Amino acid sequence: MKSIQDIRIRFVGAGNMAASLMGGLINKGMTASQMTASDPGQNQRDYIERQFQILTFGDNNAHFGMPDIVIIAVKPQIMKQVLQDVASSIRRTHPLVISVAAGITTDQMAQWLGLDLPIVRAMPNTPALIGQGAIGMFANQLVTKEQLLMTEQVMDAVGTSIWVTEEGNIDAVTALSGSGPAYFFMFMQYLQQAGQKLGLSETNAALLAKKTAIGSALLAERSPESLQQLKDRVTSPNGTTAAALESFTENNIEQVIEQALNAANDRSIALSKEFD
Ligand SMILES: NC(=O)C1=CN([C@@H]2O[C@H](COP(=O)(O)OP(=O)(O)OC[C@H]3O[C@@H](n4cnc5c(N)ncnc54)[C@H](O)[C@@H]3O)[C@@H](O)[C@H]2O)C=CC1
Ligand SMILES: O=C(O)[C@@H]1CCC=N1
Repeated sequence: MKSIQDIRIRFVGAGNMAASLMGGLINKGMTASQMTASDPGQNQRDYIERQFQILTFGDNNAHFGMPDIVIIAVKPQIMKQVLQDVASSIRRTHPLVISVAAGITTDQMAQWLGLDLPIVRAMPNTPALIGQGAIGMFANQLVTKEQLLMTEQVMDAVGTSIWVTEEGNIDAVTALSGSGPAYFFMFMQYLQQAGQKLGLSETNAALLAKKTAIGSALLAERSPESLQQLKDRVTSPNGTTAAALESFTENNIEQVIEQALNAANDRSIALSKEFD
Protein backbone atom coordinates (compact mmCIF):
# COMPACT_ATOMS: atom_id res chain seq x y z
CA MET A 1 0.00 0.00 0.00
CA LYS A 2 1.18 3.55 -0.76
CA SER A 3 2.22 5.50 2.33
CA ILE A 4 1.12 9.10 2.81
CA GLN A 5 4.59 10.18 1.54
CA ASP A 6 3.96 8.52 -1.85
CA ILE A 7 0.41 9.60 -2.71
CA ARG A 8 0.02 12.23 -5.43
CA ILE A 9 -3.11 14.35 -5.26
CA ARG A 10 -4.70 16.78 -7.71
CA PHE A 11 -7.33 19.15 -6.32
CA VAL A 12 -9.93 20.49 -8.72
CA GLY A 13 -11.42 23.47 -6.90
CA ALA A 14 -9.27 24.99 -4.16
CA GLY A 15 -11.79 26.67 -1.84
CA ASN A 16 -12.49 26.09 1.87
CA MET A 17 -12.85 22.32 1.84
CA ALA A 18 -9.83 21.76 -0.41
CA ALA A 19 -7.70 24.13 1.69
CA SER A 20 -8.62 22.33 4.91
CA LEU A 21 -7.64 19.00 3.35
CA MET A 22 -4.35 20.48 2.11
CA GLY A 23 -3.52 21.85 5.56
CA GLY A 24 -4.41 18.55 7.25
CA LEU A 25 -2.35 16.50 4.81
CA ILE A 26 0.70 18.72 5.24
CA ASN A 27 0.34 18.37 9.03
CA LYS A 28 0.28 14.58 8.51
CA GLY A 29 3.62 14.64 6.68
CA MET A 30 2.73 15.14 3.02
CA THR A 31 4.87 17.63 1.13
CA ALA A 32 3.57 20.41 -1.09
CA SER A 33 5.25 18.77 -4.10
CA GLN A 34 2.89 15.78 -3.79
CA MET A 35 -0.10 18.02 -4.53
CA THR A 36 -1.28 20.36 -7.27
CA ALA A 37 -4.53 22.29 -7.55
CA SER A 38 -6.63 24.09 -10.12
CA ASP A 39 -9.10 26.89 -9.50
CA PRO A 40 -10.12 29.82 -11.71
CA GLY A 41 -10.00 32.23 -8.75
CA GLN A 42 -6.70 34.15 -8.78
CA ASN A 43 -7.06 35.24 -5.14
CA GLN A 44 -7.74 31.69 -4.05
CA ARG A 45 -4.73 30.38 -6.01
CA ASP A 46 -2.49 33.06 -4.49
CA TYR A 47 -3.72 32.09 -1.02
CA ILE A 48 -3.03 28.37 -1.59
CA GLU A 49 0.47 29.05 -2.99
CA ARG A 50 1.33 31.41 -0.14
CA GLN A 51 -0.14 29.26 2.63
CA PHE A 52 0.96 25.79 1.48
CA GLN A 53 3.48 26.34 -1.37
CA ILE A 54 1.31 24.03 -3.52
CA LEU A 55 1.49 24.73 -7.26
CA THR A 56 -1.84 25.96 -8.63
CA PHE A 57 -3.25 26.49 -12.11
CA GLY A 58 -6.20 28.38 -13.57
CA ASP A 59 -6.84 25.61 -16.09
CA ASN A 60 -8.20 22.32 -14.70
CA ASN A 61 -6.14 20.27 -17.17
CA ALA A 62 -2.84 22.16 -16.85
CA HIS A 63 0.11 20.17 -15.42
CA PHE A 64 -2.30 17.39 -14.49
CA GLY A 65 0.51 14.81 -14.10
CA MET A 66 -0.32 11.25 -12.99
CA PRO A 67 -2.21 11.70 -9.71
CA ASP A 68 -3.28 8.72 -7.58
CA ILE A 69 -6.26 10.74 -6.37
CA VAL A 70 -8.22 13.62 -7.87
CA ILE A 71 -10.26 15.48 -5.27
CA ILE A 72 -13.18 17.39 -6.75
CA ALA A 73 -14.08 20.21 -4.34
CA VAL A 74 -16.41 22.50 -6.28
CA LYS A 75 -20.04 23.43 -5.66
CA PRO A 76 -22.70 20.90 -6.81
CA GLN A 77 -24.09 23.52 -9.22
CA ILE A 78 -20.95 23.35 -11.40
CA MET A 79 -19.99 19.67 -10.97
CA LYS A 80 -21.25 18.61 -14.39
CA GLN A 81 -19.38 21.39 -16.20
CA VAL A 82 -16.17 20.80 -14.20
CA LEU A 83 -16.18 17.01 -14.65
CA GLN A 84 -16.77 17.36 -18.37
CA ASP A 85 -13.87 19.82 -18.45
CA VAL A 86 -11.38 17.45 -16.71
CA ALA A 87 -12.78 14.25 -18.26
CA SER A 88 -9.98 13.87 -20.81
CA SER A 89 -7.23 14.14 -18.15
CA ILE A 90 -9.03 11.71 -15.85
CA ARG A 91 -9.71 9.22 -18.66
CA ARG A 92 -6.01 9.33 -19.60
CA THR A 93 -4.66 8.84 -16.07
CA HIS A 94 -7.39 6.70 -14.41
CA PRO A 95 -7.00 7.97 -10.81
CA LEU A 96 -9.31 7.46 -7.84
CA VAL A 97 -11.83 10.33 -7.95
CA ILE A 98 -13.04 11.68 -4.60
CA SER A 99 -15.88 14.20 -4.59
CA VAL A 100 -16.89 16.22 -1.55
CA ALA A 101 -19.90 17.81 -3.26
CA ALA A 102 -23.32 17.48 -1.64
CA GLY A 103 -25.99 15.56 -3.53
CA ILE A 104 -24.15 14.54 -6.70
CA THR A 105 -24.10 10.73 -7.06
CA THR A 106 -21.27 8.44 -8.17
CA ASP A 107 -23.35 7.35 -11.20
CA GLN A 108 -23.81 10.97 -12.26
CA MET A 109 -20.08 11.59 -11.92
CA ALA A 110 -19.22 8.50 -13.98
CA GLN A 111 -21.69 9.60 -16.63
CA TRP A 112 -20.28 13.14 -16.81
CA LEU A 113 -16.72 11.78 -16.93
CA GLY A 114 -17.77 9.36 -19.67
CA LEU A 115 -16.09 6.44 -17.89
CA ASP A 116 -16.80 3.86 -15.21
CA LEU A 117 -14.00 4.40 -12.72
CA PRO A 118 -13.34 4.23 -8.97
CA ILE A 119 -15.23 7.04 -7.26
CA VAL A 120 -15.61 7.93 -3.58
CA ARG A 121 -18.20 10.38 -2.29
CA ALA A 122 -16.96 11.97 0.91
CA MET A 123 -18.99 14.36 3.04
CA PRO A 124 -16.79 16.39 5.42
CA ASN A 125 -17.81 19.40 7.52
CA THR A 126 -16.20 22.75 8.33
CA PRO A 127 -14.50 21.67 11.61
CA ALA A 128 -12.17 19.88 9.14
CA LEU A 129 -10.59 23.36 8.89
CA ILE A 130 -9.08 22.74 12.36
CA GLY A 131 -8.59 18.98 11.98
CA GLN A 132 -11.84 18.17 13.82
CA GLY A 133 -14.05 17.13 10.92
CA ALA A 134 -16.61 14.32 10.97
CA ILE A 135 -16.60 12.66 7.56
CA GLY A 136 -18.90 10.07 5.99
CA MET A 137 -17.69 8.21 2.89
CA PHE A 138 -19.15 5.90 0.24
CA ALA A 139 -17.12 3.99 -2.37
CA ASN A 140 -18.48 2.59 -5.62
CA GLN A 141 -17.80 -1.02 -6.68
CA LEU A 142 -14.63 -0.16 -8.63
CA VAL A 143 -12.69 1.26 -5.66
CA THR A 144 -9.91 -1.17 -4.69
CA LYS A 145 -8.90 -2.10 -1.14
CA GLU A 146 -5.74 -0.02 -1.52
CA GLN A 147 -7.79 2.98 -2.68
CA LEU A 148 -10.12 2.58 0.32
CA LEU A 149 -7.09 2.78 2.62
CA MET A 150 -5.68 5.77 0.73
CA THR A 151 -9.02 7.56 1.10
CA GLU A 152 -9.03 6.89 4.84
CA GLN A 153 -5.50 8.31 5.14
CA VAL A 154 -6.56 11.48 3.33
CA MET A 155 -9.79 12.02 5.27
CA ASP A 156 -8.32 11.10 8.66
CA ALA A 157 -5.87 13.99 8.14
CA VAL A 158 -8.76 16.37 8.83
CA GLY A 159 -10.87 14.48 11.33
CA THR A 160 -12.67 11.21 11.99
CA SER A 161 -14.11 9.25 9.08
CA ILE A 162 -16.65 6.45 8.72
CA TRP A 163 -17.76 4.36 5.70
CA VAL A 164 -21.36 3.82 4.71
CA THR A 165 -22.23 0.90 2.44
CA GLU A 166 -25.34 2.41 0.83
CA GLU A 167 -24.87 5.55 -1.23
CA GLY A 168 -28.24 6.92 -0.06
CA ASN A 169 -26.80 7.11 3.46
CA ILE A 170 -24.55 9.96 2.32
CA ASP A 171 -27.67 12.14 2.18
CA ALA A 172 -28.26 11.32 5.87
CA VAL A 173 -24.58 12.04 6.66
CA THR A 174 -24.97 15.40 4.89
CA ALA A 175 -28.09 16.17 6.95
CA LEU A 176 -26.46 15.18 10.25
CA SER A 177 -22.76 16.05 10.17
CA GLY A 178 -22.22 17.89 6.86
CA SER A 179 -24.73 20.61 7.75
CA GLY A 180 -24.53 19.85 11.49
CA PRO A 181 -21.99 22.53 12.49
CA ALA A 182 -24.52 25.19 11.43
CA TYR A 183 -27.11 23.71 13.82
CA PHE A 184 -24.68 23.88 16.74
CA PHE A 185 -23.60 27.43 15.82
CA MET A 186 -27.27 28.44 15.71
CA PHE A 187 -27.92 26.82 19.09
CA MET A 188 -24.93 28.67 20.59
CA GLN A 189 -26.13 31.90 19.02
CA TYR A 190 -29.59 31.51 20.60
CA LEU A 191 -28.05 30.59 23.97
CA GLN A 192 -25.98 33.75 23.80
CA GLN A 193 -28.98 35.92 22.86
CA ALA A 194 -31.16 34.43 25.61
CA GLY A 195 -28.34 34.90 28.14
CA GLN A 196 -28.07 38.56 27.12
CA LYS A 197 -31.82 39.01 27.57
CA LEU A 198 -31.37 37.67 31.10
CA GLY A 199 -28.84 40.45 31.77
CA LEU A 200 -25.41 39.05 30.82
CA SER A 201 -23.05 41.16 28.72
CA GLU A 202 -22.57 40.14 25.07
CA THR A 203 -18.95 39.10 25.74
CA ASN A 204 -19.79 37.00 28.78
CA ALA A 205 -22.84 35.38 27.18
CA ALA A 206 -20.84 34.49 24.03
CA LEU A 207 -17.98 33.04 26.07
CA LEU A 208 -20.28 30.97 28.28
CA ALA A 209 -22.29 29.67 25.29
CA LYS A 210 -19.16 28.56 23.38
CA LYS A 211 -17.36 27.08 26.40
CA THR A 212 -20.49 25.17 27.44
CA ALA A 213 -20.74 23.68 23.94
CA ILE A 214 -17.03 22.76 23.87
CA GLY A 215 -17.07 21.31 27.40
CA SER A 216 -20.21 19.26 26.74
CA ALA A 217 -18.85 17.91 23.44
CA LEU A 218 -15.51 16.91 25.02
CA LEU A 219 -17.28 15.30 27.99
CA ALA A 220 -19.59 13.37 25.61
CA GLU A 221 -16.53 12.16 23.68
CA ARG A 222 -14.41 11.19 26.70
CA SER A 223 -17.02 9.81 29.10
CA PRO A 224 -18.08 6.14 28.90
CA GLU A 225 -21.62 7.23 29.78
CA SER A 226 -24.44 7.59 27.24
CA LEU A 227 -25.81 10.98 26.18
CA GLN A 228 -28.94 10.20 28.22
CA GLN A 229 -26.85 9.48 31.35
CA LEU A 230 -24.79 12.63 30.88
CA LYS A 231 -27.99 14.64 30.50
CA ASP A 232 -29.43 13.05 33.66
CA ARG A 233 -26.28 14.02 35.61
CA VAL A 234 -27.03 17.70 34.98
CA THR A 235 -30.69 17.42 35.82
CA SER A 236 -31.53 17.70 39.55
CA PRO A 237 -35.09 16.68 40.47
CA ASN A 238 -37.33 19.72 40.32
CA GLY A 239 -34.28 21.88 39.59
CA THR A 240 -33.35 24.45 36.95
CA THR A 241 -32.32 22.04 34.16
CA ALA A 242 -35.58 20.08 34.57
CA ALA A 243 -37.48 23.34 34.11
CA ALA A 244 -35.59 24.13 30.89
CA LEU A 245 -35.85 20.58 29.49
CA GLU A 246 -39.60 20.50 30.16
CA SER A 247 -39.93 23.74 28.22
CA PHE A 248 -37.96 22.23 25.29
CA THR A 249 -40.19 19.13 25.36
CA GLU A 250 -43.39 21.17 25.47
CA ASN A 251 -42.12 22.95 22.35
CA ASN A 252 -41.51 19.62 20.58
CA ILE A 253 -37.75 19.98 20.23
CA GLU A 254 -37.36 16.34 19.19
CA GLN A 255 -39.77 16.72 16.26
CA VAL A 256 -38.26 20.10 15.34
CA ILE A 257 -34.81 18.49 14.99
CA GLU A 258 -36.16 15.45 13.15
CA GLN A 259 -37.99 17.69 10.66
CA ALA A 260 -34.86 19.78 10.08
CA LEU A 261 -32.76 16.69 9.31
CA ASN A 262 -35.48 15.41 6.99
CA ALA A 263 -35.44 18.75 5.16
CA ALA A 264 -31.65 18.59 4.70
CA ASN A 265 -31.82 14.94 3.61
CA ASP A 266 -34.55 15.77 1.06
CA ARG A 267 -32.56 18.73 -0.24
CA SER A 268 -29.48 16.54 -0.71
CA ILE A 269 -31.54 14.08 -2.77
CA ALA A 270 -33.12 16.93 -4.76
CA LEU A 271 -29.70 18.48 -5.55
CA SER A 272 -28.67 15.49 -7.66
CA LYS A 273 -31.89 15.71 -9.71
CA GLU A 274 -31.58 19.48 -10.10
CA PHE A 275 -28.15 19.34 -11.69
CA ASP A 276 -28.57 16.15 -13.76
N1 LIG B 1 -18.84 24.27 3.27
C1 LIG B 1 -19.26 23.18 3.89
O1 LIG B 1 -19.66 23.15 5.08
C2 LIG B 1 -19.22 21.88 3.15
C3 LIG B 1 -19.09 21.86 1.79
N2 LIG B 1 -19.10 20.67 1.13
C4 LIG B 1 -18.99 20.63 -0.31
O2 LIG B 1 -17.70 21.04 -0.68
C5 LIG B 1 -17.75 21.60 -1.97
C6 LIG B 1 -16.91 22.86 -1.98
O3 LIG B 1 -17.41 23.70 -0.97
P1 LIG B 1 -16.51 24.85 -0.32
O4 LIG B 1 -15.07 24.46 -0.32
O5 LIG B 1 -17.17 25.22 0.95
O6 LIG B 1 -16.76 25.99 -1.40
P2 LIG B 1 -15.78 27.16 -1.89
O7 LIG B 1 -16.64 28.13 -2.61
O8 LIG B 1 -14.93 27.64 -0.77
O9 LIG B 1 -14.82 26.41 -2.94
C7 LIG B 1 -15.20 26.09 -4.24
C8 LIG B 1 -14.04 26.49 -5.14
O10 LIG B 1 -14.35 26.06 -6.47
C9 LIG B 1 -13.73 26.99 -7.34
N3 LIG B 1 -14.25 26.88 -8.71
C10 LIG B 1 -15.28 27.56 -9.29
N4 LIG B 1 -15.40 27.19 -10.58
C11 LIG B 1 -14.45 26.24 -10.81
C12 LIG B 1 -14.07 25.50 -11.95
N5 LIG B 1 -14.71 25.62 -13.13
N6 LIG B 1 -13.04 24.64 -11.85
C13 LIG B 1 -12.38 24.49 -10.67
N7 LIG B 1 -12.69 25.18 -9.55
C14 LIG B 1 -13.73 26.05 -9.62
C15 LIG B 1 -14.04 28.34 -6.71
O11 LIG B 1 -13.19 29.36 -7.21
C16 LIG B 1 -13.81 28.02 -5.23
O12 LIG B 1 -12.49 28.35 -4.81
C17 LIG B 1 -19.24 21.82 -2.29
O13 LIG B 1 -19.65 20.90 -3.27
C18 LIG B 1 -19.97 21.53 -0.99
O14 LIG B 1 -21.19 20.84 -1.19
C19 LIG B 1 -19.16 19.48 1.79
C20 LIG B 1 -19.27 19.45 3.13
C21 LIG B 1 -19.36 20.66 3.94
O1 LIG C 1 -25.16 23.46 2.75
C1 LIG C 1 -24.67 22.69 1.92
O2 LIG C 1 -25.30 22.37 0.90
C2 LIG C 1 -23.27 22.14 2.15
C3 LIG C 1 -23.26 20.65 2.23
C4 LIG C 1 -23.08 20.33 3.67
C5 LIG C 1 -22.73 21.60 4.27
N1 LIG C 1 -22.78 22.57 3.43
